[in-house]
Formats: sequence, C-alpha cells, structure tokens
Amino acid sequence: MHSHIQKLADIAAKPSRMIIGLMSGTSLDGLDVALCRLSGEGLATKVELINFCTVDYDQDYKQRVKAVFSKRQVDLQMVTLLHPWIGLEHGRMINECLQQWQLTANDVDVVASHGQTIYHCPQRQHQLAEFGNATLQIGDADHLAVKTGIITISDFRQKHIAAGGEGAPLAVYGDYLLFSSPAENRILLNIGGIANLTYLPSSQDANAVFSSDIGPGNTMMDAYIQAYFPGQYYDRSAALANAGEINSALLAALKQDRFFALGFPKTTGPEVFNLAYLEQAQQQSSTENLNRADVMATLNRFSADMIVHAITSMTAELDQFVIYASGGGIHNPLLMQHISRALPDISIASTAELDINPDAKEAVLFAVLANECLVGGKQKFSNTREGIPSVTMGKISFSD
Ligand SMILES: Nc1ncnc2c1ncn2[C@@H]1O[C@H](COP(=O)(O)OP(=O)(O)OP(=O)(O)O)[C@@H](O)[C@H]1O
Ligand SMILES: CC(=O)N[C@H]1[C@@H]2OC[C@@H](O2)[C@@H](O)[C@@H]1O[C@H](C)C(=O)O
Repeated sequence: MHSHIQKLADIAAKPSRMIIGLMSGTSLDGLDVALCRLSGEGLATKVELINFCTVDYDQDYKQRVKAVFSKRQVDLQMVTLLHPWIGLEHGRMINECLQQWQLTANDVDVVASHGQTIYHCPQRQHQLAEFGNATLQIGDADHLAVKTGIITISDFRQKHIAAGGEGAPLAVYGDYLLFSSPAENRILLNIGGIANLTYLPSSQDANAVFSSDIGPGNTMMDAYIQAYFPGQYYDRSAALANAGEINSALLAALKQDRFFALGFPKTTGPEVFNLAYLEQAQQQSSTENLNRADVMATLNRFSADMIVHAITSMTAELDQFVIYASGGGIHNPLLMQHISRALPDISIASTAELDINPDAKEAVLFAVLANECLVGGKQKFSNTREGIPSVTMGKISFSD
C-alpha cells in the first residue's frame, strides 16, 4: 500500500481530526479559514471551531479574479494561470493563519478546499439541450497541498452534479448533520452573495430535508456600490440604502425574472443577478434616472422580499419553526429589519445560538464534507429528493 493511503487510513482511524475548512464565496471579500476539530460521522458528527479568520483579498487578487468571474467571455490564458495561482495563494494564506495561531502543518490532518467559483450554470439557466448542469471552481488543490504540506480534499461540487444535483447548495449536508434537532423545525438561512436556505424538520427525517438557493443576498448591492462608489466594497451598515426610498416600480421589475418562477430547489449566481440585470429592470420600469440611494434601498428590499418569499413558500404547511441566520448579510441591519418585519411571528436567531460563528459557518461545513469523505458515507438521503444526492464528495490531493 502506498504510504499516502496508509496516512489517510490513519487519519480516518483517529478519534478526532483537525480539518481546516476553506470558503471563498461569491462576494470575493476574502478567504474564510476555519480550523475545526471533528469527531464522529453522520448525525454523530461533532465539530469544535478552534480558530477562525477571514484573510482579506488585496486589490490585485480581487481584480484578477473579477476579470474572469461570472463572465461568458474571458481571457482563457488568465483562467489557466489563475487555477494554480489561486491554489498557491490559498495555501499561502493557510500558512499565514497557522503561523498566527502558533501551529504548524503537522497539527492539521486535512484541508477542505472549496476553491473559487468562477462560473455556475445549471441546465435551467443555460438551457442548452445537449449539456447538463455545470459549475466551475478554480484554485488547484495539488498546488495548495504542496504549498501547505497538508493533504487537501477539494472540488466538492462535481460529484454532486455527476449524481444528478446542480452542484449546490452543498450546505444542506452539513446543516443536516450538525444542526438537525428533534426540539424544533429549523430553517438555516445563509445570506452571502447569494442567499440560500436549508429546511430541517424536527422529525430529523433525512428524506424531508430540503434546500435551495433563493436569489441575491448581497451580490447586487455589492456590485452596485463597487461600480458607483469607488473604494467602497459594500453598503456598510446599509448607510446608502437607509438614505434612500424604495421605488415600487423598480422593485416589481426586479422580481420579474424567470428564476423566481421556477420551483424549488434551484440554484443561481452572479451570472444572473448582476448589474446588467439591474439595468434591464430599470429600463423596464423607466427608472434609469433614479438616484443612487433609492436604487440601493430598492435592491436591499428586493433581496429581503425574495428571502421572505422563499421562506413563506417553503414553510406554508408548518406551524412553527425557528430561523438561524448566517453569512455577511446578517450584518446589514436594514436587510435584517425588512426580513423580521415581514415575518413578525418567527424567531430569527443567528447560528451563534447553535455554537457556530455565523461568519465561519460555510467554511465549517466544508470541513464536515471532508470529514464525511474520510469516515462517513453512511448517512443516506432519499434518492427521489431532487437536489440532495447521497454521494461522497471531494477529490484527494497529496502533498508529496
Ligand atoms: N457591516 C456590514 N454591513 C452591511 N453588509 C455587510 C456587512 N458586513 C458584511 N456585509 C455583507 O456581507 C458580504 C460578505 O458576505 P459573505 O462573506 O457571507 O459572502 P460569501 O461567502 O462570499 O457569499 P456566498 O455565500 O454567496 O458564497 C459583504 O460583501 C457585504 O455585502
Ligand atoms: C456554485 C456556488 O459556488 N454556489 C455558492 C453560492 O454562494 C451561496 C450559494 O451560491 C450556494 O449555492 C453556494 O455556496 C454554498 C456554500 C453551498 O453550496 O451551500
């Protein structure tokens, strides 16, 4: 047996494993690095978040990735160059975090690397009959493994698609394993660039678990402020949106997209929800001359309304449930106010109540997927339930 395989078997046999979960989402703000101690598998999985940090991307990094991000036409040489480069950059960022935490590569068993999504296109979006669902994450894990000296499990979304899913949301697997509880029906709501949710019934029945993307979380607000307020990356504390008024004609036009007419589950990304989408809605509603604060106020309300719509339609038959929110959008006070006002009888907490830092949650969930790749695989989801195939995800890269 190759010593690498023996090493993997030894890691799998340990009573607990140290796994670094990485997430770099659609907001392109930074790399979330979550060092977790994991034990058990399936519903017996236990996670302890030992250390967490977001390593901010500098301007060069952002510009390089943005040049190929969610665009139909890109410089293919640049995509090819970025694939190893992002792997190396993420490796360098892990090394920095380890140094900061006064740890070494030997203290970590495995890295779980999401990579950087640069294009996501489910069949229902591209509508090309001869092609299926597709998604592309770059940031090569062999480079990351060699740079850090740590075995790396990566590229989780391809198996999901190969087994009939759209490649997202993957959060549902970890949400179910970590947060499902007989005490209450739960909605795990993540408001990142794109918003998504997972429904976890108190029955803990894996076949009744449900998950879907919702539409934009922060992505359109971020794109708008970045385009018109150079130097600002997001509408901090909703300062701009709070200075404006919601325009009902624009709001109605924003809600017209085909995506919202599709049934759940479904997935999407900034390939759909971007500035061109806003411009089209402004043309349709003759609101091209709206002032910037009003546009931001309307975009903020648009995200909130679609989140509320998804929650109410997915919970129509439920008496009671609690929402646990995560992702950067929970720091946008106006967005959260719109959501809670529209759902006055629903308790909205953050995943901190479930002992997971809401900013770290997605990175932790990738650590859980890596743990399942190593020691799990027994928890089954219903084969008939669209979007949650019962598969083991991730590819393994060795460091030497
Ligand atoms: N103080 C704040 N005020 C307003 N918005 C905020 C604040 N802090 C964070 N945000 C929003 O959260 C975003 C980052 O969210 P997050 O890190 O969850 O995104 P992501 O992981 O890239 O997204 P995804 O889940 O789609 O992959 C920022 O770009 C910003 O829009
Ligand atoms: C293709 C892709 O990267 N999708 C992301 C994105 O960000 C949020 C939403 O869109 C979700 O579908 C997904 O990420 C989370 C982690 C998921 O798969 O659950």
